[in-house]
Amino acid sequence: VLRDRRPRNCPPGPFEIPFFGGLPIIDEGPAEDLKKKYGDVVMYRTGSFRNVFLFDYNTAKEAMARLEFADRPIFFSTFSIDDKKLGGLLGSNGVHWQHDRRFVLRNLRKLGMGKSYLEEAINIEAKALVEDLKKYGGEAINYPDSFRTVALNIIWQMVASTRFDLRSTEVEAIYKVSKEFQTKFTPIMFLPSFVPVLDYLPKCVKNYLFNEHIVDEFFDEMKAIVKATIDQHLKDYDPDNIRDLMDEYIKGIKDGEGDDETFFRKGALGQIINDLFQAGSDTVNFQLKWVAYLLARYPEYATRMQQQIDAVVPRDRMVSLDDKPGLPLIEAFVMETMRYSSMITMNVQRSATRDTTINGYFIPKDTIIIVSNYSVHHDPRYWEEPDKFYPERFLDENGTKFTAPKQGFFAFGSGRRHCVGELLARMELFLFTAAIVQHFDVRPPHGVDIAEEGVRNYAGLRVPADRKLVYKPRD
Ligand code: HEM
Repeated sequence: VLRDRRPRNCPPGPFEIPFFGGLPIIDEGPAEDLKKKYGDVVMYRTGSFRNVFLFDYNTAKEAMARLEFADRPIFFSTFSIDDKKLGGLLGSNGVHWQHDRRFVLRNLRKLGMGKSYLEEAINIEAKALVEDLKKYGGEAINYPDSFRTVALNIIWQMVASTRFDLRSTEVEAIYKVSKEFQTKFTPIMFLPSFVPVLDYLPKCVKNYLFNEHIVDEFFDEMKAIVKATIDQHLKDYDPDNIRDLMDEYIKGIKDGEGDDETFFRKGALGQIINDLFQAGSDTVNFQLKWVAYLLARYPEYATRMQQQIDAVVPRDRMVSLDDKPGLPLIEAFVMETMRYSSMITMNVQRSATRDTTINGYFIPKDTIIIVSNYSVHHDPRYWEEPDKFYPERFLDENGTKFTAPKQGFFAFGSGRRHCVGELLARMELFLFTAAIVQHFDVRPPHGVDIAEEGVRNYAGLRVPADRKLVYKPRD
């Protein structure tokens, strides 16, 4: 117990229960309580790990840019589907991470991320989404599965040249386990990662106490889906016809055959695909749920966006990225949705690779660093009336031009591990939001009050709870 006590000059925080600490914090509520009580930099123990929460934008921005905070915590590798547990982006570290991140960024750009030619693929999905929503004929429906499938289709076309029908049963099967994992998720599930001694408990006890079988099923299913996709691609591979990111990687594997030092491995490819699937589809899907909810809750913004669209885009044409200068409120609405919802409640964890300091406090090696994105986005030092949904905060003083915030926005993280899909996500959210607004009036069912948000936390993601809304075609 003496050897395990908190070192001197660490950030303030609650009393530590030796070896066990408290439950992992994934909700904004307990995090905000820590901030109120202890300030902008707080130490909080979970199992054998010490976490440091950062609540202030400038402190977080400065820390996330530092090399010693570029790693993910060591236990991320337990969830890797790479046989060597080294490759991929989201949870890997060091030279393997650098190699795979560079590879993915290079290829996402090559495949059109941030460029107008990807817009065509996004608009095909946007049109399909409009047709799908029209099929409901204005009846009240829960957030539709097509939000999820259009997001999946974009990333899956770049990765594997595959597009699914919006009502395909294949997609349903892919998401079945993922959905179960999200709905049954509790912070207790990850306790064995924080308290390694718990890992020695018999499997049946761990299943009973921590629902570990659900985590196992989720990873087994993902592994099977990813393996089947790679095997098919290996079978169809033609070096004279490189179709997508997976083919590019397979080319790397073939070129590196016989080279023991190569980073191109089938296991690493599996983890890259898994990461892009996880990071690139549900994020956009959940953000679209927020868009639909906030359109229904604040119809006055929907009306103003429709007026802007109708002024610059003929009704029979989809909105394009070139229309952006004439549609500042749409971009502002999307950004404000991201800030207000703070869908990724806490930034993906980082780990200190050496003893260091933050704001003069001692941070021991292996401390987990967590930026509370929600707190940064609701901090009155950076945002006026932060709890108010107010897209105008992203417009200039005349209300005619979108202005990116200089400080206080953290939705895509920051620094060396900044989201690789930001440009893609912003293209998708702009075009999908514009398509919904151009074609539908999204409203609550008659007489239903939707002011109560009813947010659910799915494995650290703030998502509006299921709710019926009407998507009434405008024409
Ligand atoms: C609304 C949509 C999205 C949000 C809010 C979001 C947010 C984030 C955040 C907060 C991080 C952690 C950054 C950090 O550690 O500082 C991250 C990482 C990442 N994101 Fe996104 N993301 C979104 C969409 C996407 C998309 C579409 C892709 C697909 C290309 C993607 C791929 C990734 C990857 C691979 C990482 C890990 C990067 C690394 O560790 O090097 N994300 N994202």
